[in-house]
Formats: sequence, structure tokens, C-alpha cells
Amino acid sequence: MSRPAPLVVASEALAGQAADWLAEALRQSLAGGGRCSLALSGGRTTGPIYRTLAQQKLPWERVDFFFADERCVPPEHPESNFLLVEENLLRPLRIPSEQVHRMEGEREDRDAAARDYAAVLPPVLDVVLLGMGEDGHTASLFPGHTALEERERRVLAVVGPKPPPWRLTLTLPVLNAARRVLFAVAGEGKQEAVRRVFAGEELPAARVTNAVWLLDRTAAGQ
Ligand SMILES: O=C(O)[C@H](O)[C@@H](O)[C@H](O)[C@H](O)COP(=O)(O)O
Repeated sequence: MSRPAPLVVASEALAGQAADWLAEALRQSLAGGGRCSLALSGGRTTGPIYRTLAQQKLPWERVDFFFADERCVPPEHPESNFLLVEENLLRPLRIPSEQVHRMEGEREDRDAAARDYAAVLPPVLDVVLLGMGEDGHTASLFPGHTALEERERRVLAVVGPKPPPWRLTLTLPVLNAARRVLFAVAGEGKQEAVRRVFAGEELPAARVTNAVWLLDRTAAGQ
């Protein structure tokens, strides 16, 4: 499939550009006066984006926060995506817990946790922030994993190659139904995966078909 060309920015500008894009996407979603759902990813790239987004003036009281994936660890664990978002976005904005829908990765029955999360997901997510790993994974959808072929279930418990192994992840039907999706990808290590995505290879990240791609120059190979 032909994909719109990515936006490429200097490394030091990526977090600000991503935060501006997310803020504008939220503003557009909130323009009707109702509520808006925002699903967030983990990883090293997103922390600075969240810290910058937390400085944006928005009707945050009308935003409901969700997660694209979560590691199966307690919420206070250093590997927790919830902790990353809590520390860099939710706490600075003083978002009340009623607006935050955490994936309960710590539960022993991971399949039940996945089912329960699917039950609180809105029918269509308004705004989603995704990253991409060096292997082309996104959320916790890893290359060659059967989760990539899931068409019915909206959240799955999966084992991935990137520690910690067990994760909960949104599936492609949910990501491809979302109204506004941004990939924010930085670092030389992503260059090959970016090249393959834009060469048309069906890496997991490439399977999210309705996204805007924001790259820093190193990921873009410039
Ligand atoms: O739980 C996670 O790890 C993320 O959701 C994952 O999909 C991440 O976005 C990519 O692995 C990129 O991570 P970096 O930004 O650290 O390269």
C-alpha cells in the first residue's frame, strides 16, 4: 500500500512536534464539546513527548486515558507503561483516576485482564500514540506473532521477545479503527525498520494503515 511520506524533524524537535500533533488531534476531537479517548504507548521515545504534552492547555477534564499496551508487571514497576505515563503526563496534569483506564498487567489471569480491558475500551479510539521497535513491532504486536492476525478480540495477552515477556496489547482492528494515529519514531536503530515500512514491507507497524509518521532525522536515515 502507498503510505503518505513521513514528517521528518531534528532529533531535538521530535518530542515537541509529537506533543503539538497530539494536542491538535485532541483539540479536533474535543471540538464537538464531548469527551475524547487517548491511547498511549510506552518506550523511551514517549517520555519526553508526555512531559511536553503536559504543558499544553487543553480541556483535560474531557479526556479519557487508555493504553496501547502494557507489560505484565505491577503498576509501580519501572517497566510499567502506566508508571511512565503517570509520572510524565497524568501526575503533572493532576488527572483524576476516574479518567485513567489502566491495563491490569499485574493480574495472574492475563486473559481475563485482556477481556476486562476490552470491555472498557470505547468502540473507536479518538487519538492514539504509537512507537515502533527496531524489529518493526508496535504496541506489543511483534513480527510473526499470531496476535497480528486477530480479527475479533480487541485486547490480547501475548508473549513477546522484548523483556518483560508477557504483555497486554490492543490488536490491529482497534488500532486501525482509531480516528487519529501518530507514530513517533526516533534513533538510528529504527532506520532499517523505517526503510522496510516505507518500502512496503508488512512489518507489524506497517499494518497500522491510517497513521501519520513522525520521524527524527536519524530514524529517517537523513
Ligand atoms: O511497551 C512498549 O515498549 C511500547 O508500547 C512499544 O511498542 C514501544 O513503543 C516500542 O518498543 C518503541 O520503544 P522505544 O521508544 O523505547 O524505542
